[in-house]
Amino acid sequence: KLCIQLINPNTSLGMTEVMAATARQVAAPGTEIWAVCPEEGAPSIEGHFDEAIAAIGVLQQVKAGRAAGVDGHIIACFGDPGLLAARELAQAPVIGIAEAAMHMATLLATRFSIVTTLPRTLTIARHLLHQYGFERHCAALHAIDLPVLALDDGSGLAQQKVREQCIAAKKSDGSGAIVLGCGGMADLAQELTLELGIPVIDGVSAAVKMVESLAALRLSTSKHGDLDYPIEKPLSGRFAGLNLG
Ligand SMILES: O=C(O)C[C@H]1NC(=O)NC1=O
Repeated sequence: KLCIQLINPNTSLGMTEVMAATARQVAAPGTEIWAVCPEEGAPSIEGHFDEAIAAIGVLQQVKAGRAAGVDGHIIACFGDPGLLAARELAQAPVIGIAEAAMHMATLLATRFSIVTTLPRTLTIARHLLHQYGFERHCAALHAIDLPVLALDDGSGLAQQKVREQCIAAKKSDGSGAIVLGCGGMADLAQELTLELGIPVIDGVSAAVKMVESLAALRLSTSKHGDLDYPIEKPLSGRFAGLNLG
């Protein structure tokens, strides 16, 4: 039996539930999904400032997950905030939903498009493409130009915009697959894949299966080199709790 810690780095419980439901739908019968979010932080993550705040909450959750002995951690925000820091802290694999979705897309198509929320998030997605080495695989990036929490307001408007952007991207980008650029879009991928007839990939689902694969292969975060545990030192104030000791 596996336990995967699904961390929504923003503090919006509705989004956590959407991701958790999707993760549980794709998880293998023996896999438990433990969905969490930081006790304090940003209700949505829409830029570098929000990501810096969210990263601390991610680390606190990763520490709790490590103590609980989880088999993997998923950072379920398209900016993958705190990913490398989390890998230093963790023993088990740590997978960001952006890298998971991008890797999955490159296995299925020579070019993929990204559909995300705000135009300023496009810049963050571009940074990730560069960091992960996927720039030449990404044909284009699109934004629905609505805030992240529009996906959580029950109106369905954001979901409709995602659908429209995916249809347009399929027509115009010359890409064979689409990556959904927000954890809150997790529940849209399967329906859009059927409707569009091309892989529309959600990073939450992709990350769940990647953690399961790594666990099955008995592979985990390398502690040799820069992802070794953090150097012990007296962290002060609110950060004292992040010590591994
Ligand atoms: O940047 C975005 O649009 C997506 C990103 N922000 C967030 O709060 N969850 C996310 O997946």
